[in-house]
Amino acid sequence: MASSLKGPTPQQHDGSALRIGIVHARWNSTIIEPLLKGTKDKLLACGVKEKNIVVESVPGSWELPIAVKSMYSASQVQASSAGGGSAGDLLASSTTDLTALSSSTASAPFDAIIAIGVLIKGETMHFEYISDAVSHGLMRTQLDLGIPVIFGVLTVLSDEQAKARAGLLSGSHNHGEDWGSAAVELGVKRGA
Ligand SMILES: O=c1[nH]c(NC[C@H](O)[C@H](O)[C@H](O)CO)c([N+](=O)[O-])c(=O)[nH]1
Repeated sequence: MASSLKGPTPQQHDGSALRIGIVHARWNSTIIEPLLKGTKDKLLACGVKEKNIVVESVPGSWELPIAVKSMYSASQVQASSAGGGSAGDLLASSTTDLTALSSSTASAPFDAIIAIGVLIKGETMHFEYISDAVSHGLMRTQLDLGIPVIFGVLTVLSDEQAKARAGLLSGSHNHGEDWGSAAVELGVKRGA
């Protein structure tokens, strides 16, 4: 595939002090999995520690905005409670948080959260409605919460387009790498 004019000019940032959350949908998992791997590999390559990458999943992209907000809230509750408390304490205090059930989430605040989903156009308008709602929902979530939420949602018109953007076709680029880089850059700049 010819090199594209698209894509951000790369920058180098040290992610060693960052804590990054990833929320991914489970729809179209054959595309989600390589995107998730590309994202995590890039985070690790930028110095983010494995223990500081927290991954949660939801059924589909529609659930991404609320899951990002819950992941953020769960970590804030844990970080602000004296002594840290336990996941059980967190469960008692905020059982409405989707991610309160995951002890791996209940810890220090996140510097950025990456939302990963794959929406593929079908024969109905479902694709349009979910794509529009999720993109606006994720933008509103990051502005409301004041935390970078990286838009890792593919909105494609065919399986081939999805495979190409997951790096599954010869010479294609895995967009998860861009999302990992963006999370590190925004996380570092946010804390600067
Ligand atoms: O992540 C996706 N969710 C999809 N639907 C499920 C949706 O995100 C919700 O999980 C569901 O509506 C329940 O709220 C998709 N389609 O319907 O085509 C899709 O392509 N991708």
